[in-house]
Amino acid sequence: MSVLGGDKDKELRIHESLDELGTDLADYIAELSETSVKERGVFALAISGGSLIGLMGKLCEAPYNKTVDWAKWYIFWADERVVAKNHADSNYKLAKDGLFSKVPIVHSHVHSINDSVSAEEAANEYEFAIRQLVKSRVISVSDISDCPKFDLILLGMGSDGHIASLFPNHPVLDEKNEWVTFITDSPKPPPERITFTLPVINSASNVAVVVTGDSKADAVHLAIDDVGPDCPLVPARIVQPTKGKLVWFLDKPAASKLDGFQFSD
Ligand SMILES: O=C(O)[C@H](O)[C@@H](O)[C@H](O)[C@H](O)COP(=O)(O)O
Repeated sequence: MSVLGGDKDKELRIHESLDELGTDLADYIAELSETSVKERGVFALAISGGSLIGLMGKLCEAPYNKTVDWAKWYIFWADERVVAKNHADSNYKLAKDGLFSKVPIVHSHVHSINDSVSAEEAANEYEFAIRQLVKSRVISVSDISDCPKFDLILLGMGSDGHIASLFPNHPVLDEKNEWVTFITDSPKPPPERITFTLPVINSASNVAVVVTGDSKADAVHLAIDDVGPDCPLVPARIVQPTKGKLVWFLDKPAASKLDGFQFSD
């Protein structure tokens, strides 16, 4: 692994292979879980969908399947497609089938959306559920606003630079008041989704963006490099935790258009 251009608020971890990335990602999540359980007694994690879930797969294997304190985990979705939970497009189903059915997570700690109401109602209900858990401090609270402070938010990124269901030039990028909002016009199907807003993402203690493949290289460049105002503003660029720490997990193809990146072999 090489670390390129990291600073105190942002670290870039660039991996030789998906296997190496998967091991580093599992280590990173397991360490944050341990710290959070030590400090707060629980670990509040929000995840997205997409290739991220497969890349987290090593968590279900030794040693993590035995060493992680799964009973202390609380799971949330940073974004979810508004479809039935057993639908192939459901981010909940993807994570349940790929991860959470394989480790001893407490069923009542898994906070999925209500899939039998509209996108708007699902977003409102999800925000309400999060508010209750902030009150009881299962989810911590930001020191500088009333926003929830998730211990970790794990995001993927699309080749257009979207993160969660925050797509380029979409008005929800400017949402400042809601914690969870909805869209009905997602450019990536399915169209109806709920999503955390940027204030919630940027209030987390830790945010990791996990991106692989050369189809993402341009968006990685636009999100991370010093590109100037004439370049399109990709949503991933606005992921800047106010007090928390940001880590980018990249493979070499995804990192290949970063300024200063050179293949070392
Ligand atoms: O519901 C979704 O569509 C995902 O949550 C989305 O935000 C995803 O993380 C990115 O689109 C990257 O997906 P890939 O890693 O599969 O390209």
